[in-house]
This record gives sequence, structure tokens and C-alpha cells, in this order.
Amino acid sequence: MTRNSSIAILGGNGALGSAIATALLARGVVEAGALWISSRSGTAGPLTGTGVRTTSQAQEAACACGTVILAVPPAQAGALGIAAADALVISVMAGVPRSRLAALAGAGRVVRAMSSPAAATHRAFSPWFAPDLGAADKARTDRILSACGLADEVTEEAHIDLFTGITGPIPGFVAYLAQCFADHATARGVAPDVANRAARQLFLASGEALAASDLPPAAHVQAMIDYAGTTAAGLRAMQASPLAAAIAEGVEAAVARAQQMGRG
Ligand SMILES: NC(=O)C1=CN([C@@H]2O[C@H](COP(=O)(O)OP(=O)(O)OC[C@H]3O[C@@H](n4cnc5c(N)ncnc54)[C@H](OP(=O)(O)O)[C@@H]3O)[C@@H](O)[C@H]2O)C=CC1
Ligand SMILES: O=C(O)[C@@H]1CCC=N1
Repeated sequence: MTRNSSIAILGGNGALGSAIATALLARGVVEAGALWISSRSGTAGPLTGTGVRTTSQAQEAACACGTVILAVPPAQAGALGIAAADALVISVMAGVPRSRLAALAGAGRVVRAMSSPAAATHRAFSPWFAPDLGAADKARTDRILSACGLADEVTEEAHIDLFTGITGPIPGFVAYLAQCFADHATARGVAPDVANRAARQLFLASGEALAASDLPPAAHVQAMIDYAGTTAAGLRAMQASPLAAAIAEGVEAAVARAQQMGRG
């Protein structure tokens, strides 16, 4: 165990931090004895009993580790109180711009990223932005975030805010889409428990089908339209409706909120 291989997660006992920790341990990116969970309470939360190290002193964790992951609420970003000059710092805090991160963490090597609690089962999408990092730091960042699911380096920091809106929350906006289908079924006389079971099964099966295919979602839509059956009629009606614009409006509202939260 060397300092460079150790990882600290500030806020690591929380929903996102513990999910990332779970993914890193499961994929062998870090051993439990080299994984520091830092929080104000000094508790391990969901990681209790895994052998991870805990501390209520963020600087103790930052000094001991070659990589520091920032997973505290954006409102707490200003209270980090660390100087991680020799560490690679990866932030998954919503809305906190990269321009603030170097000062907040006292660091020179900073990645702005996003992930989701789906990391716990390796199903997160984790975009990251760090144009000025060297190859070794980029490779380390990719290894850490790829343990959480799919990871992609993006070319614009604004895309981190965008994905904070789209892929950060799980089930997020998809839960609302499922609710809309269930509510319509209920309005047509279906018992609410049946409508909800149907909606959950629809999104489980559809999500697995989309994930198993290399085709983009648009190709699946076109295939159903070309099939010219019942779904085609529904898709054409939805394509003619304001649905796509409403979804974009919702995402942009989330993006705006993230940017507001992250300004400090
Ligand atoms: N939850 C989600 O779905 C997602 C969250 N995020 C981002 O992840 C970050 C964490 O969110 P989430 O996990 O939901 O929050 P939680 O409240 O679940 O966890 C945050 C943890 O941070 C700890 N904490 C709070 N303040 C400090 C501090 N000053 N120093 C050290 N630890 C601190 C808390 O522990 P204690 O009280 O013991 O200090 C808490 O357990 C946020 O920036 C959020 O925007 C991003 C995408 C999705
Ligand atoms: O809703 C939220 O604030 C959290 C952060 C990004 C996604 N989910």
C-alpha cells in the first residue's frame, strides 16, 4: 500500500460517496485498508464493517492519499479545509466549477466529474473534464470512474452540468416518465398497484434492452415506426407533441439549479 494508491473520499459515508467506495472496493481499484472515508462525524455509514479507514479530519485523509474524491454537498464545498497539493483531486459535487475546486482543495491537479449512486452496482455514467491533466492522471481518473460504470472524458465543462441533470439522479427523470405511464393507466381504470408494477417492469425491461444494444435510442424508435404497429402510432403522436421540448426544459432547469448551488 503506497500513498499514491490510497484513495480518500470526502463525504464517503453519504449516498454518492459510499456508492463510489463500494464500486472501487468491488473492482479492486483500492483495498479497504487504503480507502479513507472522511466526514464530519467520522462514521463509515454503509461501509461499516468493510475495513475502510474513517476519519473526521479531512486533511488527515488528504495527506495520506494520492487521490482525493470530493463527494460532500455543494453547500459544504467551502468548508472542506484541505490542502491536497500532491494529490489528484476528483470532484463529483454538483455545480461546483473547476475554477473553484483548485482553491477549495489546495490542489493543482483537479478533475471535475459527475457520477450517480448507481455506481454501487457499476451502472453509473461518469463524465469527467480535466483538459490540462497528464496522461497518468487521466488514466487514473478513467480507472476510478470506470469502476462505477461507464466513464467518458468530455471536452466542455458545461457538459458536466448537463450530465448532472441528465444522468446524476437515479432514477431521476425516468421515475417521472414511469409515473406518467402509471398515472394514465390508473386514470383509465387500472388499479394503482398494478399500474405501478407495470411501469416498473416496463422500465426494467426497456433499460436492459437499450443497455444490451449498441444501437442509439433513435434507432430503436425508428425500428418501431418502421414496424408500423401500435407503438408506431403512439410514437408519431409523441413526436408531434411538445414532449421532447418539455424534457429539454426539465433538464435545463436542473442544470441551472446545479450551477446556482455550486457557486458558493
Ligand atoms: N445523491 C445523488 O444522487 C447524487 C449526488 N451528487 C453529489 O454528491 C455529493 C454528495 O451528495 P450525497 O451523497 O447525495 O449527500 P449525502 O448527504 O448523502 O452525503 C454527504 C456526506 O458528506 C458528509 N459531509 C457533509 N459535509 C461535510 C464536510 N464539510 N466535510 C466532510 N464530510 C462532509 C456527510 O457526513 P457527515 O454529516 O458525517 O459529515 C454526508 O454523509 C453532492 O455534491 C451531490 O451534488 C451527484 C450526483 C448524484
Ligand atoms: O438532485 C441532486 O441534487 C443530486 C445531485 C445531482 C443529481 N442528484
